[in-house]
Amino acid sequence: MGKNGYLPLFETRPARGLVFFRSYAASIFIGICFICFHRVSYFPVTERWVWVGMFVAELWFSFYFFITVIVKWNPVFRCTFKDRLSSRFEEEELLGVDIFVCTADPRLEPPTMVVSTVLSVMAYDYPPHKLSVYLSDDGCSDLTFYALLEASGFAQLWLPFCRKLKVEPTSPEAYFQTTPEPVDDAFMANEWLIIKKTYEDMRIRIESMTRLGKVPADIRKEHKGFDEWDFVVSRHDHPSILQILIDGRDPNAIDIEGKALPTLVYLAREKRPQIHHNFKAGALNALIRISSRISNAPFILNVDCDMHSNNSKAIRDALCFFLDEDNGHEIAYVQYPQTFGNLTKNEIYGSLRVVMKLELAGFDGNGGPCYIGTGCVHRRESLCGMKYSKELIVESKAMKYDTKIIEKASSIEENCKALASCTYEENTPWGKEMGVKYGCVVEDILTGICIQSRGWRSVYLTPQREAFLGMVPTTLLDTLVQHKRWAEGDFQIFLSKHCPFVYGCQNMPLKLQLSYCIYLFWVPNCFATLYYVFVPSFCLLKGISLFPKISSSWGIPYLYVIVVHRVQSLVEFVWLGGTVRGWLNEQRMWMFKRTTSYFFAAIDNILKLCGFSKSAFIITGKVADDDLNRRYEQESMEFGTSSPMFTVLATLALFNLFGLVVVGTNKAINDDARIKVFDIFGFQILLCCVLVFVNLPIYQGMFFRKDSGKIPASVTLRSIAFALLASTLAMY
Ligand SMILES: O=c1ccn([C@@H]2O[C@H](COP(=O)(O)OP(=O)(O)O[C@H]3O[C@H](CO)[C@@H](O)[C@H](O)[C@H]3O)[C@@H](O)[C@H]2O)c(=O)[nH]1
Ligand SMILES: [Mn+2]
Repeated sequence: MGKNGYLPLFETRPARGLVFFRSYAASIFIGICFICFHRVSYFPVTERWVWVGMFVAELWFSFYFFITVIVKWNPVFRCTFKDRLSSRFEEEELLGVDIFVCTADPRLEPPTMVVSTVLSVMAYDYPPHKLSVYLSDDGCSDLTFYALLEASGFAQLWLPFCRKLKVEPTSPEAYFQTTPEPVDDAFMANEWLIIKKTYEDMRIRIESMTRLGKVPADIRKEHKGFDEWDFVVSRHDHPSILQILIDGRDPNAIDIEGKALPTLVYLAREKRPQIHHNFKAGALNALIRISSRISNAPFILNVDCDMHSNNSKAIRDALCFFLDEDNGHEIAYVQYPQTFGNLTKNEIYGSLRVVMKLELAGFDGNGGPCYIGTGCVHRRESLCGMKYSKELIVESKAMKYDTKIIEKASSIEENCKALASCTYEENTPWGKEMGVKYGCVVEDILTGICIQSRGWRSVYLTPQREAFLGMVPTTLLDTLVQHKRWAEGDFQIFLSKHCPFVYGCQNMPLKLQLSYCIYLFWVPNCFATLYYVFVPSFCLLKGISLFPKISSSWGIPYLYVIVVHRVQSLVEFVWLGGTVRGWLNEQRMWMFKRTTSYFFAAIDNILKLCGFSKSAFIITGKVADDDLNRRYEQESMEFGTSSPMFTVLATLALFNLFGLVVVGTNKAINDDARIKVFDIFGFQILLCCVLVFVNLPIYQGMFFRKDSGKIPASVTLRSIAFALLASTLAMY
């Protein structure tokens, strides 16, 4: 029995098998101690600095290893009891939820995808008059508005259909792609075909309009909302546009079965070229204010437009945590994992989904997962109401309105526009103490830190059926650029006053502060990695040995740490539902991200510190042409463009290849000497082999591919020149 004599609504279970993990960690620790001892006691007389460099890199890797151990020391898994929820509360008593969907560019984020996401969240298994869906359109596109208008009509068919057939996932795009026609029931099959046809027709209309690039005059006449675009100069220069497409309070807002529809609102906040709009954080804060005036639900679900609902019970699940306490703590937010549902489940660019699974359950055991921007249900007051303690409530201007007065939708639209104006936040705590935080491209992580450092706890929930499915980038460059944004923002947080060790030191447990380091320290990671993929091969060519001899027993700790560490990672990866192939891809991406994304993020961080550049949010593309899609499905790595990131990757790949070729084909050494060379340089040669293996897709992209996804010739030539230069320097 829990509080008030009720059965608890959720349960927290520690992970099993921790003994294995802990003894593994302890054994690696011992290995590291031996390595340090070797590094210190065999300090060379000549070439000291390269040795020191190796040692520093290894110390850094060890430090990072300790942080990952802390994160994974005590993972917990949560499960809910939704049936107890329904026995405790009538459907009518369930609390309201405002759902925020963000989109920013109709060319990068196709309106068909955006409205499928919107429809998927409108169809939650939840009383419709308790749901309000808000779409923020930073692209201020009448095409997106048109698509949403179409979706509001289609919802009248789609929602009853979802209820009747218990449709999962409730995104029409995903559903019709993944679910075959029901054959056993002729009536249902017929209905299924009708809905599918209606959906396809709508999709074709939206897509052709998107291709056309503008909404024709005859359609513009059909809804007053389009008139608002008369005042739009460009997407960077326009007044607020607010349109309530479905007013949930209106008795006529019903679906074809006569059941109420959730409220549906379109918002394009005001933008002016001279005023910074703070990217997604700015959009969310505008939504927080607008929604507080329209529906003011106590809970807010935030999803990106590229992530549709895949489990219609997810809101009920989240509610189980909000209505109970966790060890006396109220829960600020429930974070669902970022899982990816790109058609082929292709993980050539790594599998964040598997990697984060355990990391976030580690976080949860240490005080609560970070907020990762999408698939998160917030308590409204934790996001915007409370300042430093629960007693001190910062009152927002928006909250002053009385929401009980029933207003006509059109007058709400007019009255609320000011809340989304770009000057509204001037001299207010918005973006600083209130709402989502500004000034960082990972506004999500930063906001999560601020919430947790006020003493709130959060929960990580991985239901049996994934709650959301999203899109991963489908090109290498998109992936690297996305990680650069994350790495850059995370390191910026570390350097700022919001660093968890400073800002969170009162209310955050130390282990949680430390846990954040695995993300905050992505950037410094690049230096140790760059050193390790370049210097040992360089020294191999130069004839400097950096590791113990293969025949020496000092080699054992090195071998042990490297091999066991990787084996553990493989076992863990497979245990969490990944594949061996996925793991190999993840290893490759591990290196690519460290040598490019994090490195470029480091450069940008330095430039920013010196005041030379400002960070920008580069939106990840979500459209791909047929050619690219085909290559993606074949798991062939997509290069295609000439980016400095590729030059770095290709140069390192070629340099290591040269190193291996030179050592392998050296005629000057006879068989006897060969054994000796291998004994002395064995570790360096092995490292070189591993790097060449990891880089196989790069060589392929440079020399063996003809399609447009290959590495451009200019990048290849440049990299050959750089790699040759480096090898020449090493050898002469
Ligand atoms: O000026 C902007 C820029 C972006 N977005 C929206 O932000 C979301 C995330 O953008 P995306 O390009 O998909 O980036 P991701 O790297 O996939 O986003 C992850 O990382 C971001 C922080 O870097 C978080 O905000 C996201 O929630 C999280 O999913 C999308 O819905 C965009 O429409 C805006 O609304 N306004
Ligand atoms: Mn995204």
